[in-house]
Amino acid sequence: MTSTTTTPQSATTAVALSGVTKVYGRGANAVLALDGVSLDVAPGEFVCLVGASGCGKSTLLNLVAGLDRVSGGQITLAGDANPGLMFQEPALFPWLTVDANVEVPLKLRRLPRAQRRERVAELLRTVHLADFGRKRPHELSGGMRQRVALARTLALDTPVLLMDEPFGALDAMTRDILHDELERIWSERKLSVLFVTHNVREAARLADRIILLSSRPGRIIYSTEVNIPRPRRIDSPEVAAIAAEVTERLRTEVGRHGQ
Ligand SMILES: Nc1ncnc2c1ncn2[C@@H]1O[C@H](COP(=O)(O)OP(=O)(O)OP(=O)(O)O)[C@@H](O)[C@H]1O
Repeated sequence: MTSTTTTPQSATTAVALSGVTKVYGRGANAVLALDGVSLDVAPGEFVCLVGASGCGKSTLLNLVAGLDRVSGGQITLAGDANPGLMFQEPALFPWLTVDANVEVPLKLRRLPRAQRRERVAELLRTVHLADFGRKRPHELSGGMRQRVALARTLALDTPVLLMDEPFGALDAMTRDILHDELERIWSERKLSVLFVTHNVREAARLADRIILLSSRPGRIIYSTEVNIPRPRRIDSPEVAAIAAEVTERLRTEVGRHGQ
């Protein structure tokens, strides 16, 4: 077994996966979830990962996040920062205000109180929630809660964002607005993003590059650059054309496995 998440500096790669394999369980019950996945994410690149249900997308993200260990191969992150993680559920602390939720990573980083307040205000402005700091999560809409989760993730000051279906539970209009917001923040902060989605249109709307994983065990079977100028519209013909191409590949793959 080789290790995960070492930290050499590299100007050209923010996240590097080399021959990553993941096996859950042992013996007769062993499940090969990922098989020899190699992928480089460049600094400032937005990469979307798509694939059929159960192909190992979340597994891959969890491995990059350091939440689990690879069974083989290696994952390397440039610099020392831990990547920021966002899921479909915002996972906010319900008993804390919005301000206090965003403040959590700043407290963990032991920033002095005055600096924390300044940073929280700045982050809430960034996600357009400047007036909502004193609310509690249950007082907000689903889209607003995801904005708080994004602000909290940005508070880590990490250059790498890992997102697992972050907008999967939102209605189309809210998702559309959050795509614009995420694109703006990604571009302003020059983030490297690894974004998992079932939604190929979302992938074509957001990505510099789309990676398609095979059905289990997950292997990279297709990759395409998305060279559509930004900002993009999810309903544009260019986005639709890329989405159609990826959908066709996905359909072939799912058909091959009789799912
Ligand atoms: N802890 C675990 N123990 C055993 N098998 C697991 C475990 N976690 C995931 N798996 C299996 O590994 C495979 C990949 O799971 P994973 O959740 O990464 O897929 P996914 O592509 O994210 O799926 P979905 O799109 O449905 O969310 C699945 O077959 C899953 O059942």
